[in-house]
Amino acid sequence: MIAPGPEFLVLTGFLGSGKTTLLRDFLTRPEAADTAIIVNEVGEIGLDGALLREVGGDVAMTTLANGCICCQMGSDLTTTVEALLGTERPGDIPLARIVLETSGLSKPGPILRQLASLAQHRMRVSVLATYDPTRPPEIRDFEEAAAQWAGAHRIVVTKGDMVSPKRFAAASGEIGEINPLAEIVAEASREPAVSAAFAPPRPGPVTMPVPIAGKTRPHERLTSLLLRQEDVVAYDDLAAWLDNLAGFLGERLLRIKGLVRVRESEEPILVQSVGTLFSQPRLYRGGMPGDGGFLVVIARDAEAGEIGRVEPSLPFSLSRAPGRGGRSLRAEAV
Ligand SMILES: Nc1nc2c(ncn2[C@@H]2O[C@H](COP(=O)(O)OP(=O)(O)OP(=O)(O)O)[C@@H](O)[C@H]2O)c(=O)[nH]1
Repeated sequence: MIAPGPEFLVLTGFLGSGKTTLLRDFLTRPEAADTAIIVNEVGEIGLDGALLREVGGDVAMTTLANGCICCQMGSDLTTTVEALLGTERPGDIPLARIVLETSGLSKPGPILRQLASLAQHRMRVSVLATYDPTRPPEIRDFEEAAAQWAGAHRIVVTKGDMVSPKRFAAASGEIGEINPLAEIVAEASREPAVSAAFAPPRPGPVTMPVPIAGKTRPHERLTSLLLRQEDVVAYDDLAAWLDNLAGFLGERLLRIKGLVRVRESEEPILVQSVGTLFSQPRLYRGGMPGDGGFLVVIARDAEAGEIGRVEPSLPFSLSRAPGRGGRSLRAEAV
């Protein structure tokens, strides 16, 4: 009998819903020892991979940074998985699982289709999605979010420490309306939530997600901008800019993350918001990526030019594509 291959977990969930945090927590556990991680970063400069490396120890980690893998016809994903499976392992201990952390805008359906071409490896593929109870249920109006939850076998309610028990409990009902087939993990305490999220999947066939009717253009209303830092900034200026950006964009702001060099510290500051809710900025101990400081801003129904006009003016360059633009503030789509 051919031995089954590793478990393959597609970790999906809307922008900022807690995928990286959940995976980081799992990686600190002994049962994560024989895990390999693939991170799909939409931006050129990956932060999720860096945050996972901070805690990941010897775990094999690969970053796929050529854009959203669900939008690619022929992707690097299958090649990467083949390479992982073909790599000699210390002590010949086989990989127990591969976790693919997708970008917050990936849809699982096309990813599962790509993985289907690896059937000979007999991997047990399943989709694990995160559900952020701090965001309103209207997030499901985004076709990406709807596709993620619709395609999930297991959905984990995250951020149990950030909402009331009532709100936390209501999330399960909302999930049930979107995907009545998914197993729901709703544990407000972190430890049991992480255990249940990464527990072996219950046996059963992997099904393709139900296609969501509607727009055909992917990510139609979303703008994803890369702001590259050209000079060090004062922390107060950065804080004022983030405040003003959040005030200006309001509900249209979906996600900010990045590492910024500030005058006050040798180490960069990790900046993160989900919607307009900012996490406490903290020093990032993993070192500055080679390309220097950056911020990724993901917004709905917003133009790069509008974001470029937010005060105070900071030494970040925005460029939409090489060769276009030519203004001091250029926008680069990520
Ligand atoms: N308090 C609290 N904050 C959380 C929790 N999970 C995530 N966060 C915060 O929410 C923000 C987004 O979390 P991430 O884990 O980066 O979310 P993500 O889904 O990986 O984000 P993208 O990769 O951008 O889609 C970060 O600032 C986290 O620190 C949680 O359980 N509790």
